[in-house]
Amino acid sequence: QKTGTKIPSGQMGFPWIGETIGFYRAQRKNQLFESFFQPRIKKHGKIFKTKLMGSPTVVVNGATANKFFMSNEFKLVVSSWPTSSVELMGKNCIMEKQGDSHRCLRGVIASILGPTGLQTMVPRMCRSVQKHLVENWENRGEISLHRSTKTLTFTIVLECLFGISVDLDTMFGVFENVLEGVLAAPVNLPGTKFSSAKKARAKIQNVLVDEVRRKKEAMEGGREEEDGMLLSSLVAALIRGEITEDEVVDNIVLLVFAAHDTTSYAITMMFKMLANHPDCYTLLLKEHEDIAVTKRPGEDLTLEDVKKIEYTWQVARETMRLCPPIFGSFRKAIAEIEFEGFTIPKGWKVLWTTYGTHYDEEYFPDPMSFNPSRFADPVQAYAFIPFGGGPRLCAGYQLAKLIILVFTHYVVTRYDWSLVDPDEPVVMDPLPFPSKGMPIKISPKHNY
Ligand code: HEM
Repeated sequence: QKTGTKIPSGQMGFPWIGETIGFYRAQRKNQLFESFFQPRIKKHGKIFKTKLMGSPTVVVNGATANKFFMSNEFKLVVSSWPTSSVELMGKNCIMEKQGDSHRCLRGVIASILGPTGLQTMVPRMCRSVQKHLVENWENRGEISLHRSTKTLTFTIVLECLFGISVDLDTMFGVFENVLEGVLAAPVNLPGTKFSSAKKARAKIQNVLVDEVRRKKEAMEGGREEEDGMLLSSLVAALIRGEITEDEVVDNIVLLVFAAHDTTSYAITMMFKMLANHPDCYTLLLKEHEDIAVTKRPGEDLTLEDVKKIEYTWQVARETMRLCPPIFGSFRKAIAEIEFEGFTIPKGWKVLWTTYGTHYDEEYFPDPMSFNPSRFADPVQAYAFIPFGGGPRLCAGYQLAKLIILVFTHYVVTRYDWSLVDPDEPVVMDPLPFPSKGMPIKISPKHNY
């Protein structure tokens, strides 16, 4: 291709709408790849132009494009979220930050989500998971796995990561209300998803502002100090004048949002895959039983134990390859971009997609088959991107891994389980989820 070549485009449709309706329709049915991306990739190649929500958008697929656009964040592109997400998460959250202020916030978050922070989090997380199972699984014959993993992730993020105790029964519902409006049309009229999300956001704001001010006073008065929890690190940065109170509050909301539907979906789909691939389940179970026999009754897992859980992480990665919790993410070109002979004008949107690379046999032979051991060997950089890449690589990647592995350990060593409806469809609104909440039958193991 010569420099400046026009990017191949599909039907551009009506001036504003473009292909938005087809995109949303495919998304709702969880068929973004089959009905939207794949036919266009077949027709135009890995890079093509479309028009979504009023913006000319270049969809890019493949490891080379992923590397180029993800690593050129802040230089050629910046992340670009819908108005409703920005209003509900808050203008001060990390996904809206660029350059130095992004680096500063990322540093505070990474200090707790890095290896040392996670080491101290393992026992707390083990206790949270076990408490959750006792309270929600014991003496029940059937539970919703999706609901269970959602409430658990919510509790872990607030209690184990931030060190904030909340009344789960009221706060979970309020956060869910906010999340429902995050990708809805930003219409603030009574009865719309966006307007009830805004009300819920105001309630959360009040609770969190009180919590942050109480913490700040206690730390300034010497009654409390940094305790390895993210709230105290953020408040310490607030006291040092590095970040503002709004930045603390907006980033608590953002982290709950970022962790919530993603991690719960990954776990839920992993169990579905295991139910459909009993050979993989046998291998996975053995891995956890081998660890369980080395533990005294009631002894928590350590980070060293978690590091031995390798096969389960292969299963989780293969699940996220086939069923990525996030289908991709939008960027905006902040300069005219030349890429592989194409010119992308400044101001256009760029959309990288997980499917377009995960389902490509160039990177994953026989791409539609479930084969966890393909992750026993290293994978080409930027070919496996459920967590994104570059400066915006998911900041909670290691935490998500820990939640998935610890939860799986306690469930498979303590319960026999089976899917109630193996054919339950997955739908998207706006993120994917099992349409019936994935009910599973459960019974405690005899030796537990
Ligand atoms: C399986 C679970 C998860 C998946 C698949 C996932 C996926 C992603 C992806 C794809 C991005 C990049 C978005 C972009 O490039 O625009 C991202 C960013 C982010 N994620 Fe996650 N995530 C998960 C869990 C978590 C958890 C548990 C947390 C923390 C509690 C978290 C915190 C974040 C944050 C803060 C960012 C923004 C990073 C930045 O802009 O610098 N995520 N995540």
